[in-house]
Amino acid sequence: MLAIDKVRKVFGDHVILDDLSLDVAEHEVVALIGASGSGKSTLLRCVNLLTEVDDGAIHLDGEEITDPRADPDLVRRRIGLVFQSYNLFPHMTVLENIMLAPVRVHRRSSDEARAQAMQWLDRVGLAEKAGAYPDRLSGGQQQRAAIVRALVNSPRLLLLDEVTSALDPELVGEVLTMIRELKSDGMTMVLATHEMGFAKQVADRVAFLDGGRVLEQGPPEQVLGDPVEPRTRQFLARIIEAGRL
Ligand SMILES: Nc1ncnc2c1ncn2[C@@H]1O[C@H](COP(=O)(O)OP(=O)(O)OP(=O)(O)O)[C@@H](O)[C@H]1O
Repeated sequence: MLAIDKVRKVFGDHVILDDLSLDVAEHEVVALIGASGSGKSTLLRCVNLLTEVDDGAIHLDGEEITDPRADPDLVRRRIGLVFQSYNLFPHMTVLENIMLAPVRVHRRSSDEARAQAMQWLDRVGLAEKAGAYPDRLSGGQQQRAAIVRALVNSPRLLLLDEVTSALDPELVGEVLTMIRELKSDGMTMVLATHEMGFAKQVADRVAFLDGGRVLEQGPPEQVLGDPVEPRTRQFLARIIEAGRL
């Protein structure tokens, strides 16, 4: 469904993505792990066309989205991206935040967008927060609202960049639960994470990024429990040392 083919991204003298290839099947959840600076966010930004690739191609449902003729707005409608910090507009209520893109960008009627937003908010237990401003919500609630904002565009693919990193540990669970529910709905997701527990719990496959490439990939229990590559072992040893596995 998503095919990343030999994507290259260079910032200055630094090759961040070095002919990186990765395929993601429909309904699959892939976790990207790797050291800080290994290019996880850059890769997600390339898929969402926020960062232009220098070489290589990315296909979604067989269509090349990195083709310069592809309309980025149309592509982003099919690919939702949620960042570490929730990026809800502080001067808008939760409902207004969620309705913004459907009404302004996708020209849906307010009634339709409101109904759909409320359906999602209800589903994730945030219906009573619809009229609240983001600063009245906990971090976990804000992050769930940010995910709903991506979901109302009915994306084919959801990209999650460190969505639990900014949260207090006791709030991580509610976001994890929501992501698990999306997975059981069949949502295809690619997520970048430093939390190996998170990767283990939700991912069908874990891909370890190193040196601008996917060095090793496979089921979480294999990559996280019994990695083949010495560099993956090294990375995991550091994570264990830091108490994050
Ligand atoms: N716009 C940019 N201009 C220059 N360098 C950049 C830019 N964006 C990212 N980089 C560099 O690219 C490298 C990869 O960054 P990236 O954020 O993709 O890594 P990451 O694996 O997501 O890291 P982290 O786990 O810390 O979030 C870093 O060295 C970063 O400084």
